[in-house]
Amino acid sequence: MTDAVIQLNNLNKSFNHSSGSNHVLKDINLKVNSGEMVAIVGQSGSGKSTLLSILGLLELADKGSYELCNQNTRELSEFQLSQLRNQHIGWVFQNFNLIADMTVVENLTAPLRFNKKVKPSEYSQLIHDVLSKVDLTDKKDFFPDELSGGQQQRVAIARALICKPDILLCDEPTGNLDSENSQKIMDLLCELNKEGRTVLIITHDERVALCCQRAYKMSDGILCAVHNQEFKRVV
Ligand SMILES: Nc1ncnc2c1ncn2[C@@H]1O[C@H](COP(=O)(O)OP(=O)(O)OP(=O)(O)O)[C@@H](O)[C@H]1O
Repeated sequence: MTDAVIQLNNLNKSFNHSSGSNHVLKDINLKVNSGEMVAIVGQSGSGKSTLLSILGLLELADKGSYELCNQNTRELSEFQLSQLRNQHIGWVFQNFNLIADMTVVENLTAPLRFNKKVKPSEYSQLIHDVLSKVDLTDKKDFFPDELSGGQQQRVAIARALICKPDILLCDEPTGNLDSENSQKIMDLLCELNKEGRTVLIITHDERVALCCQRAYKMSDGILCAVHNQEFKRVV
């Protein structure tokens, strides 16, 4: 057993097109320890979202190994993968991905219905707890389009937290927000990290990357650690 919650060794991923194959991730090595907050920066099309999809078990790699919480994901069935995903991973997306015709409470209830460990009698307390955490208890009966972008992202973070994951994967979490709301979201993610959650963030925003303890840069499918002294220059 190690402290690593995420460990990738020589991971590769290609996509096949009619015109040939696109080698998107090239021999990726990455180790993230429990409780770290790590940024991945890089140009558009460099492979960041593909990497995050593999980390979140939405895509599978072609070659190499991925251990999530000390489990070799290659040995697991579809069912085991979905259990591992539900147990450990919370997602935060740039576009919030809330369901438009559901209220805040209904959006938060949806993931609970897939979680066999939570009884329906526990739903309302869990929903109250996560809405308190993101300071939105007064908006529980609102629909997403009745909320500001920053509020929608806070609901999305509440949804990511509802099944108590230990890892948050965030794909451009501030990409659609103004600077004041971006700061609020980063303060919230930093607070969640201080409470012990591991946070991985893909970002183009250097202020977001600078909130993290470590950063990696993705360039044309190759992932390199950014060393402390270069951190400010590279992100
Ligand atoms: N499902 C897919 N099928 C085919 N090609 C894909 C697929 N997903 C991603 N790609 C290709 O993989 C490459 C990397 O895409 P990816 O979305 O991972 O980049 P990114 O660094 O996240 O970019 P951005 O910052 O613009 O979101 C691109 O060339 C893209 O066209």
